[in-house]
Amino acid sequence: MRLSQYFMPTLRENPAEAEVISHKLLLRAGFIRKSASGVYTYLPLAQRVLKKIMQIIREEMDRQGGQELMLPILQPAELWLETGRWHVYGPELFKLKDRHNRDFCLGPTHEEIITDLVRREVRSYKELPLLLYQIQNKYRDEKRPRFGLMRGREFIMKDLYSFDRDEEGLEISYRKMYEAYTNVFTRCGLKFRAVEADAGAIGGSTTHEFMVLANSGEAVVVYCPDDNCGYAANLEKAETKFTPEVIGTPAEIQKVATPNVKTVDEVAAFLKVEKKQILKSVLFKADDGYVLAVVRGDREVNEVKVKNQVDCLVLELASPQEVEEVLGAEYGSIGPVGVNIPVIADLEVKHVLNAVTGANETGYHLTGVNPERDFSPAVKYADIRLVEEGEPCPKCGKALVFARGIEVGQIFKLKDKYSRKMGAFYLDENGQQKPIIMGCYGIGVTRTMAAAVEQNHDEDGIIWPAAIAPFEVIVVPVSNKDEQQMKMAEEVYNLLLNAGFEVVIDDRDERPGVKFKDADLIGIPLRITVGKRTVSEGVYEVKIRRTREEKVFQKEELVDGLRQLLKTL
Ligand SMILES: O=C(C[C@@H]1CCCCN1)Cn1cnc2cc(Cl)c(F)cc2c1=O
Ligand SMILES: [Mg+2]
Repeated sequence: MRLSQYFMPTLRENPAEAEVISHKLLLRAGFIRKSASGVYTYLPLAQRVLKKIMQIIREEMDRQGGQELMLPILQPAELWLETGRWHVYGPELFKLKDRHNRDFCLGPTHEEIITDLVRREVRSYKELPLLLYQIQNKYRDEKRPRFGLMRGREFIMKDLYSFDRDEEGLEISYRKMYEAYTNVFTRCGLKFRAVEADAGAIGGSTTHEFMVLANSGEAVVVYCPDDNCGYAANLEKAETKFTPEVIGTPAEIQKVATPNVKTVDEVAAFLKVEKKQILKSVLFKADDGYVLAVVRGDREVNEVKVKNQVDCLVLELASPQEVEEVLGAEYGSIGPVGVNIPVIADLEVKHVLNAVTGANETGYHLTGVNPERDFSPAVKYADIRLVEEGEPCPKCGKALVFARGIEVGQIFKLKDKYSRKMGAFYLDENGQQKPIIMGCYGIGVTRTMAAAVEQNHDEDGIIWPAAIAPFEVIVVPVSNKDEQQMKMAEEVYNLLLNAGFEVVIDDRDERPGVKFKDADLIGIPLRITVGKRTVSEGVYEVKIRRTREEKVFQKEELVDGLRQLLKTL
C-alpha cells in the first residue's frame, strides 16, 4: 500500500468536540469521521483494525463451537411486545414504521430475534447445546452519545447466544465464553480484567464484564491484588468483609435544634460527632413508590445494590420537592426513625451506637438513636454501600485496589427468562417438555478499537498492539528527491511485501518530519527509515513505536529481525 494514494485524511490539530484521547486520535489520524451524532464512518485504516479484531473474535468463538449467522437488524415489534420490552426501553429503542404502517425497531440486541428462531427450529434435546453468534451493527438511541466510538448510537457488536438443556449445560457454555473472551482480549494485546458485574435490566444472575484497564474508563474496577485470590468486581457490585464493631451502652433519643445544619460534615462539626456516627439517608423513587436508603455518614450509597434489593425497574433520586412531600422536611433533616415508607439500611447501620439522624423536621436532628431499639422492625438490612479502596477483600481479606476500566464485553446467564416468555422448549430424553436454558455474550467491536487506543497511546499518537495494527511496518524514504533512497525504499517495501508483512510505504512528497510525525500518529508498530546511511552504508534504521527504540539492520537481517520484534509488540 502506498500512502500517496491512501485515503487517510489526517488532521493537524485535535478537533474541539473530542473529549477523550481515543476520539481525538482516531479523528486526527484519519481512522474515523462523524456522520451524525454517535454515528461514524470507519475509514480504511479503521476498517483494517476492525477486520483484525473481528477475525480474532471469529477464531475464538469458532474454537468453542460457535456457529456464525447473520440476524436481521430490522426487528418486528411483535417479538418485543411478546417479551414486554417494547415499552420498557422507551426512547433508547430506535423505532420505525414500514410502508404498511407496521412497527419495527433497529436491533439494539437480539435476544427476541434469536429466541424466536430457535423456538421455531429446535425441538429435541439432541439438537442442544447450540452456540449461535453474529457480528453486526447495533442501534441504541443514547441520550448523550459521547466519547466517539465509546458510546455511539450505531456500533458493531459480536453477540453470541447459547442454548442448553439445563443449568449444567449453561455453566459449560458460560465457561467456554469466559475462556474465549480471555483469549480474544489477550490476543488483541490488551490489558484487561474480567469482573463480577451487575446484570441490570437483562436480569439473570451471574454476569461478568471484561474491562480494558485505562484511566479514562467510566467504570471502576475493584480487585484483590493477590492473583491467587483473584477477586474482581465492578464497583457497582463489589463487596468487602463485614466485621460488626463492638457495641457500647445505648443512650436515650433526644431531638436537638440544628438550624441550617444539613450535610454530614456540617452535622459532624455542629454536634461534634464522627461522620461514622451519623446516619445518611437518601430518598429514592422506585418505580411508583419511595424507599429510604440509609448508610453510615462516612460511606456512599450504592444505587445498583439498592435497585437490586428493591427489585424495581427504575430507581432514581427523589427530587427535593418529593423529599418535602414524602418526609415533611428538607433533605438535610431527614432520617429513618418513624417514617412510613420502606427503609433499607446498610449492614453497618445496625451496629452504630447512639447515632445521629435527621428528625424529619427541618432544622432538627435526633441523637442517641440506636437502630435495634428505635428502628421499625420492618427496616430491611442489606449491603447497599460502595466499598472503599483499601477495605478488606471479601474472599481473602487483603486490601482491595481500585482501577478504571472500559467495558468491552459482558457475558450473562439468562437461564429460562426468554425461553419461558417466548415458549422456546425442547423435548428431553423422556419426552418431557423443558425450557431451553440460555446465555448471551457480547463484545463491543468498535468500542474495543477505541479502548485499545485509550490504553495504548502517547503524546505522539496511537501505539497499536501489533495484532490489531492497521499495518505492521511503514517504510519511510527520507527524501523523495533522492533517487537512490527512493529506489532502496521501493526494494525493501517489495522485500517485506513478498515476505508476507502488512507493509505500507510513505511515498508522499512530504518533508521527512511530516512523514515521521504521521507514522507516529497513526501508530504503526515498526518504522523503517531509508535515508543517507542506507545509501552510504546499506543499513536500515528501524524505530519501535512503543518504546521509541532505534535498531539498525542489514538488509538480509530485516525479515527475521522484524518478525522477532513484532512478536514482542
Ligand atoms: O444487550 C443487552 C444484554 C446482552 C449484551 C450482550 C449481547 C446480547 N445482549 C442489555 N441491553 C442493553 N441495552 C439495551 C438497549 C435497548 Cl434500546 C434495548 F432495547 C435493549 C437493551 C439490552 O437488552
Ligand atoms: Mg455492564
